[in-house]
Amino acid sequence: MLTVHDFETAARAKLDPVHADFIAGGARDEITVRANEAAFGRLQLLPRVLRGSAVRELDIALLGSRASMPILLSPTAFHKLVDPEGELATARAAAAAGAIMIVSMASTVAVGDIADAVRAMGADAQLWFQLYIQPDREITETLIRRATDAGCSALVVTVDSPVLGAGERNRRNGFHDLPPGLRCENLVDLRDGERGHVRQIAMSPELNWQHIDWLRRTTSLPIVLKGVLHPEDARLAVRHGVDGLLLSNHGGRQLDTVPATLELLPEFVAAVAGRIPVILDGGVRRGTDAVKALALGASAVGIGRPVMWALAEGGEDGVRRLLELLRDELDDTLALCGASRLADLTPELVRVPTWGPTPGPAVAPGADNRFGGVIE
Ligand SMILES: Cc1cc2nc3c(=O)[nH]c(=O)nc-3n(C[C@H](O)[C@H](O)[C@H](O)COP(=O)(O)O)c2cc1C
Ligand SMILES: O=C(O)C(=O)c1ccccc1
Repeated sequence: MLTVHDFETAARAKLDPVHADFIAGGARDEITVRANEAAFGRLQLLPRVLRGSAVRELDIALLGSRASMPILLSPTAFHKLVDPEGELATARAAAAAGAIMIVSMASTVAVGDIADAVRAMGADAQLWFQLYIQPDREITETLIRRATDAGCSALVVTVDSPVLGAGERNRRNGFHDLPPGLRCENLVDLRDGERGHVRQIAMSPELNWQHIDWLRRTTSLPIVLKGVLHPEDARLAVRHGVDGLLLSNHGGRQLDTVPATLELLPEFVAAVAGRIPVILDGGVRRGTDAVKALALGASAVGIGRPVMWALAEGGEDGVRRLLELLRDELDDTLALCGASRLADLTPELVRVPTWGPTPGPAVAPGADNRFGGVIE
């Protein structure tokens, strides 16, 4: 396993193709799924030389959590679908690597049990909890209590899912439920006798900023909004007292044909103007990808599918190796860019190609370059 891509190939060889489709798939034509990765490929790195150091500092402090690297595990549902230990394995691997894991509300191990497993290793759990706000306040409060009691140190509220994503692969495959024996453990007994069925999660098209105001009053945990794309919404989030933003298009699984998150990053970061941290996910597969996002102002990046592939390939050990690999690639990229610390990653290190055989978008000298920087 030399690359993230190797994990995917190995996982696909092991997995039920229906489950592999669930992981890989996106909404509708999957245009955004492809756009996320492609955007990283189009952006170029322009390194500095002769200003390096023997060791690089990769650790970060983010919303009161500390992590050994600026790559966190974005929330993904259903880990037991690909490994019998499920989220216990993922969380142990994340803790061993010192990485922040965002536990999905639709996890197949209860968030309290995940936290216990990490503590049993003697590790300090760096767990955040992903939440879909439910129409019933008491249900939402119970979920928040479960996460808080488990020791989670932030709430990541997914706001890009007013309706369920249209995963046409899942429809074609008839994949709608977890197999017998698996359940969404955080949902068990939310109301008396509820059995942890994924369909208990209400996607709520009626949500508005007042719900965020309510949440702000309800919890003292840092609140991160996940799935904000429009810079105007980023400004609103700051005004509503949100502590962080996860710039995400849900890995292309919600609204198809939205831009790659990387393309949105410069304008988004400008709108936030340093008031709260911006995290980006979608298509991060290489250390160079992480460096590009960090250079354009992200405080950290998240990975979704790679975690599922690594878990499927090798369980806890697979996720450990994945995180080591990405950490090594990140460190190597910093060295090659002449950066000793993450703060050295600045927009001058990245370029969009401005010439070539393909007539790309015309960018006139002095014009606003989509990726930040002004073309001189
Ligand atoms: C299999 C799978 C399950 C996911 N489950 C959730 C979830 O439960 N909650 C959520 O907010 N996002 C979920 N996501 C979206 C991820 O958090 C993340 O935004 C996305 O996967 C990032 O893109 P990447 O897969 O290209 O790294 C899921 C994504 C995948 C692939
Ligand atoms: O598949 C997803 O992207 C996702 O967000 C999800 C949420 C709840 C249950 C299963 C999947």
